[in-house]
Amino acid sequence: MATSDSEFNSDLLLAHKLPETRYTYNERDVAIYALGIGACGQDAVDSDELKFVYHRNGQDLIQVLPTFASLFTLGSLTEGLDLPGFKYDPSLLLHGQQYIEIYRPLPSKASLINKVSLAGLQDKGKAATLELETRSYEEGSGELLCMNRTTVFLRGAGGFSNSSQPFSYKNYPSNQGLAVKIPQRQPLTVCEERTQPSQALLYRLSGDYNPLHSDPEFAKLAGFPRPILHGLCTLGFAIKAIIKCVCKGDPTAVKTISGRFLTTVFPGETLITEMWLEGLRVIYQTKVKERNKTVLAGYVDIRGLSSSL
Ligand SMILES: CCCCCCCCCCCCC/C=C/C(=O)SCCNC(=O)CCNC(=O)[C@H](O)C(C)(C)COP(=O)(O)OP(=O)(O)OC[C@H]1O[C@@H](n2cnc3c(N)ncnc32)[C@H](O)[C@@H]1OP(=O)(O)O
Repeated sequence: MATSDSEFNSDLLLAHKLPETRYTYNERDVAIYALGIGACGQDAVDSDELKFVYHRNGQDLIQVLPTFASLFTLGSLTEGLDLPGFKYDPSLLLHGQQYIEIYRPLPSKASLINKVSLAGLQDKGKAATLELETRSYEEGSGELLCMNRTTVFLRGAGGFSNSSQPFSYKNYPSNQGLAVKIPQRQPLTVCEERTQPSQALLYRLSGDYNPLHSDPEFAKLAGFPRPILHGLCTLGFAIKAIIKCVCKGDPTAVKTISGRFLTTVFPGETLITEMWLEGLRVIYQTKVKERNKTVLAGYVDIRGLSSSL
């Protein structure tokens, strides 16, 4: 529901402090997440993926995929937020974009303190986009592990400001998380992976219990014929494909991840991720094979390149 002019109060909103959250995880959570984004989903002994779900070859710890960092934004946030001076209908919320910076490889178990802040709000007329930044610090050492910037697309919540000068607030550099231009040439490599009809039911066990992804009646009320896949699940599939095809299976090669969700994905659909290399940047787009629609596009910055590429 859009707020009327009198309800929207930018001073109140921008002064609002969001509470810190705590996120504790262990190897079991790491493995359940990896299964949720399709690790070993096509081949239970996949030599590139077994290490994300099992102590392969006696390895000490299960390895962590970089997109696991996106879970740190969950907790209190998925249930919606009460924001003073701004009203929206949580059932019309869609995930619009995700931007992640990883400062050091994610440990296989940790307890984190998340500092959350409002990073942006734009009045798009029919909708509003709201951005939340989460900085995750390891409890104890206090070391900053990663930063997530989540953009939510709030259908029906726009039109709260003067249409000749729509409200626009952003507190981060404009070159971060920019929309990508997909090269016209053939991709360097392509990865195809089928999601399971139960994919969202498995993925939700990592902590995003929004009924939009599991409840047929709720999905209908939100405007969809059936439950849709979590955006972060699709992102996980795409980045896992990049790690496999470009980073030679090394999850620690990933430095920065950016992705915009362009269309919804339904569990059971096949994802085709196309990748192009520009310096140390991998530009990618993911399509749903059955509908030939691009559902996700973005880039990944990597720390280095294997000599065989
Ligand atoms: C206050 C909330 C707090 C909660 C915070 C929680 C954070 C923690 C976790 C987050 C998890 C949230 C819950 C998860 C939900 C999901 O996973 S939903 C599934 C994944 N998402 C999707 O499936 C969305 C797919 N995309 C679409 O369906 C469409 O792109 C769209 C979002 C509906 C927009 O399409 P459309 O209405 O046609 O927009 P346009 O007319 O093209 O553009 C209008 C302006 O909006 C900008 N824009 C468009 N798309 C996006 C986008 N994806 N992200 C950000 N911004 C977008 C676009 O640039 C236009 O802007 P201007 O150019 O300035 O006009």
